[in-house]
Amino acid sequence: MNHIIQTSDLTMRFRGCDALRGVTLNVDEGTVFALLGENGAGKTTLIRILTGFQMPTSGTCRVMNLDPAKDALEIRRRAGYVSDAPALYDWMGVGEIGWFAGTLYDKHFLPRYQESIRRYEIPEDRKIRHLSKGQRAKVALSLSLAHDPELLILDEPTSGLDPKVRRDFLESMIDRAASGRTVFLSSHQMAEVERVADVIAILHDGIVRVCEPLDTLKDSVIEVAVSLEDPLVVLPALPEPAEVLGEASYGRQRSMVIRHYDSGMHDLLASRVGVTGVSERTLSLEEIFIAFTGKSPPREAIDRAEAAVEIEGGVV
Ligand SMILES: Nc1ncnc2c1ncn2[C@@H]1O[C@H](COP(=O)(O)OP(=O)(O)OP(=O)(O)O)[C@@H](O)[C@H]1O
Repeated sequence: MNHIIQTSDLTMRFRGCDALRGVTLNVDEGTVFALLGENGAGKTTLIRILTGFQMPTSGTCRVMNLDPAKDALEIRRRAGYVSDAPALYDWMGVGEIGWFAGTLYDKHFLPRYQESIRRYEIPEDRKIRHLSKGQRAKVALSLSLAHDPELLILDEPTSGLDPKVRRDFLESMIDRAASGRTVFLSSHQMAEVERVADVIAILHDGIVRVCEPLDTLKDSVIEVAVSLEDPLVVLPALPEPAEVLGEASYGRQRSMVIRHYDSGMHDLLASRVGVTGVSERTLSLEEIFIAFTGKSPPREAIDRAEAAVEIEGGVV
């Protein structure tokens, strides 16, 4: 499969801040690729570099086989791009802005734009400055899609949209990917991303912590709850490739989020003297995200462990 976006060891240093610290990513054609990260993780900075608005401090990248440092205009012409705060000419009308943007593209642009605006029920004669936040987002999305781009780059595309429109829009991205186009989106909406994304990258403090197909990620990160006879029981170190992403103790319960866990590790834990039970649970994308980016274990793990302590009447 072709990589429509490739970055290699990208760094971005601002005064007093390393926004990206060696980002290497490949995005396959025909996929919905979701970039997740907390506030300040570096998502917008990466997108600005990919679209040629920002020169990286070091490293290289290619977008649709073009170099954003040299071919920024061509990339912006061919790709669709919606930023988290789309800049639109406020004094134009909704219809006018479509006509204006359409002069840069072929004859199919305007009818597609008008159809989308009609679907979103936005009056064509309304001035952009009089639109609500959600209506502005809909105009920006309509403009970015009207030339049917092979690559759509969306930075928090659904902020400002109501839940139904958000869901419909994101689900339409699945159809785009099915027709061979690529969608690269950054988002905070984990539950929505989980429904539509093929591949997930988690960016944390400017570093890609993980980049995997969603199914692989969900299979490879497990919460393991271990019941102990005594809170002081020491558990064995798990062999490679296991990676403990988070750990918490609640009385005689220990909860761990482990990447690359397997049945051999279950047996190793279960056979430890002082261990009375080992159970596993798959996690939601939101819980996996927290495991990669924070120290706290998933909330449900805490609740389950606390409930277990209460039932046992155990002393913490
Ligand atoms: N022009 C700039 N000058 C200095 N620091 C900057 C600049 N642009 C971004 N940063 C810093 O780089 C870091 C990454 O910012 P970025 O906007 O890429 O994060 P983000 O993941 O998009 O966050 P959010 O989800 O809040 O939009 C932040 O610490 C930010 O303050």
